[in-house]
Amino acid sequence: MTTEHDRPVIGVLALQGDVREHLAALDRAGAAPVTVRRPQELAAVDGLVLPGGESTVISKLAETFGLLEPLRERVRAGMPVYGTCAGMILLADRIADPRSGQQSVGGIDMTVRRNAFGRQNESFEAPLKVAGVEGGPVTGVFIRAPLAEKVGQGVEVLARHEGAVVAVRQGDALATAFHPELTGDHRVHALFTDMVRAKRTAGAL
Ligand SMILES: NC(=O)CC[C@H](N)C(=O)O
Repeated sequence: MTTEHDRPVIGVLALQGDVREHLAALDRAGAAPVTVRRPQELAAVDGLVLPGGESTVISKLAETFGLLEPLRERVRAGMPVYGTCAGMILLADRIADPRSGQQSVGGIDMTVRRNAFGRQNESFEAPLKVAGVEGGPVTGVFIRAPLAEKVGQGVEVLARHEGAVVAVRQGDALATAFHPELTGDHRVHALFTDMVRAKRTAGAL
């Protein structure tokens, strides 16, 4: 799907979490953002953001809304996808400490550990050098954030915090343990929007 001014249509999975902030950041980054709650809406986007929130709740709701399998299928088929925090957990092929019955979408060959940096009241910010993002460090906002404990060979590490892997990319899947949508800095969303644009152009050739 294409809109005027080459704005790729990027969905934000809107079941739970900080959806509004992602819509705003995507708009500033040059995408045409839309909310996704139904399989038909998922089918119509060029790329998708999985927001932060609570991964166990999001995956349960995705199942209830009949979205979990379609999501897996589109990610497997190469739809660009970006997960922040809980969204990063959803994109992990393996979860070190899942809640019983917790499901993931998968897509990135990594093992994540949930709540790896402590509780809500231990939330913090840290400047991060993110590969592919020009113009100085990104402020990483960490809220009960996961980390990638193990990453496969095909996974590119984009950022670390004190040695811990907190941003990764594998093919068309991007994940950050932190929340760029909360900072007013849309450079990571611009990186993702470029990935979506590149994919769409490649598909059109
Ligand atoms: N800010 C967040 O997205 C927190 C993620 C949460 N700890 C989880 O396990 O899903």
